[in-house]
Amino acid sequence: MGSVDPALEALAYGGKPCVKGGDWRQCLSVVKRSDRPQIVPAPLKPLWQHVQVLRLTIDMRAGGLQELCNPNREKVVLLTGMFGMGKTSLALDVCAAINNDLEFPGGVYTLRFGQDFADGKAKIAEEQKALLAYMGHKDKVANIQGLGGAQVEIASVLSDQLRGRRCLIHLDDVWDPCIVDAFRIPAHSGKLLVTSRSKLWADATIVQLRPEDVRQNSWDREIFGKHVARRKDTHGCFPPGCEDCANKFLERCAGDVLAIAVLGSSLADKQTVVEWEQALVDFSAYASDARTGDAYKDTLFGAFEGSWKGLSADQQQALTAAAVFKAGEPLPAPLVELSWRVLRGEPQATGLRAYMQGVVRANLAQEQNGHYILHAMVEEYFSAKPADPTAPNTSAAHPDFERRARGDVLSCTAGPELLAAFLLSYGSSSRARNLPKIAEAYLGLQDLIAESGHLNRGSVKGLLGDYAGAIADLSAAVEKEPDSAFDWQELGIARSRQTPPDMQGALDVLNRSDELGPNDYEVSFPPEAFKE
Ligand SMILES: Nc1ncnc2c1ncn2[C@@H]1O[C@H](COP(=O)(O)OP(=O)(O)OP(=O)(O)O)[C@@H](O)[C@H]1O
Repeated sequence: MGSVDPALEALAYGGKPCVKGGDWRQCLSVVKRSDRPQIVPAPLKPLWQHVQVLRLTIDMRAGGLQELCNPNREKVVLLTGMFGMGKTSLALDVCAAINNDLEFPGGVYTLRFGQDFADGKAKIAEEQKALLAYMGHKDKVANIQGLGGAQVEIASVLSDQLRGRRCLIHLDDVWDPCIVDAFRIPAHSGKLLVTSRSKLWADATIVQLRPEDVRQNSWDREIFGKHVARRKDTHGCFPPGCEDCANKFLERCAGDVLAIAVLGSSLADKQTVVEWEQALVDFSAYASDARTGDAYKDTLFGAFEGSWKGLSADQQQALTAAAVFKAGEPLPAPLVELSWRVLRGEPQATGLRAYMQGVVRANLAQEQNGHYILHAMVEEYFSAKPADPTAPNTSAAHPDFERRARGDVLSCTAGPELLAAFLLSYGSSSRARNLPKIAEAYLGLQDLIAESGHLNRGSVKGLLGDYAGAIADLSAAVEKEPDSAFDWQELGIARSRQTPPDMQGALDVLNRSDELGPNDYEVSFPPEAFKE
């Protein structure tokens, strides 16, 4: 090629595109007891800069994250998300895939941390020693005596060994930022991949694993199928006739991978539709009983409690105020604010936003357009907990949650305001999707107005931003589904009403209210509302 065009002589393969397939390591010679820098031969290195790696077999889940781990990008990649979203599993998949190519000739290493280690510095030194050993420096580790006084020495040996070395270090399940600092060595030319529930590292490339990603990409179905099929040898993934139930399970798990895994495993020995349907009814009990690991902290509820313990008392109260309502769906901020004031017993209390930001940073909730979305399993946790006296440390954290939160907030005389805020927000944002809630909230509002007299019809009308739109939506819904009723139990609202209302009733109420003349649109918020 070079003889045809001298200008191309200096280019690799004479400038011709060259596609190579297979495992590149098969063309390297075996060098016993050596690591990557010695195995990868010098002649290959200059060529490598011209090579573009195309991956055809990689799991789609891992693709985006692997791209971010490219050595040319920022030093720290933080993979974060709510508890049990599958962060660790995804990071391990990415590490396995990266291990197969040349981008990190210095190696790929995973070090596991966790929430509960007694002495952070000693644990860090222990893991630094382990890393040195993995990198083939057992001799250097052996010379460092003990851990106590040797922490500085270990850090300096590690710093020397990482100098100029291009390796990927995966720090798994990190709760304390000082761990990342201990491994962020400027001379190291590789990268840190950190998995953590918290978003505390401002200078990292942050990848947020969200329930919507899991659902949109159908990983939920794949993971559920894997766990259900584990102990089954017939009929493919699900027992015959259980397909509908499987869809309902996935709906309830709302993209939470840990929930999918624990519930899937608990269904693995259930063969009939009746058993599956019963499990759906007992969902909370299954979620609390099912185990993925040996320790309680590895269970769905244990994982939640881990995050819960990391919150301050005020942040816990903010989360409790939000957990009064249905989790997994957008909750308007004013609604959470009012609920929080009732729980605190202070009509004028402010500052919820700051506490909720802590909850969001701890990844127990997401914030979107003035709404909070709680982890879908928070509700299951709160519903199952009061009935589960055997689980550790929960009665202290949530004394009598049902009465304290749901009961007080939803049936206190501030109920009209709460429901009005709810209605107002749903009425103007995602109205169509939440029609039953609009109608239900409206009717609840009417009942509470009748009971307490604190909110008149005129003020309700004032609170209803897009009032005409709400009527139009309800009309359309009544036409489409005249018999639909609302599941009051599921909404968890304490009520005296014996029969559930219907859509037509909701429409009638809305239409009657429209005939009223202008009135006092101010909302009263009487101090009695906060009395027990
Ligand atoms: N791709 C997968 N296939 C099968 N099971 C999976 C997959 N991803 C996750 N799981 C299951 O879900 C559980 C939770 O996943 P993982 O530990 O990766 O989540 P996490 O987000 O790191 O959780 P935490 O915040 O509690 O550390 C795992 O124990 C595993 O059983």
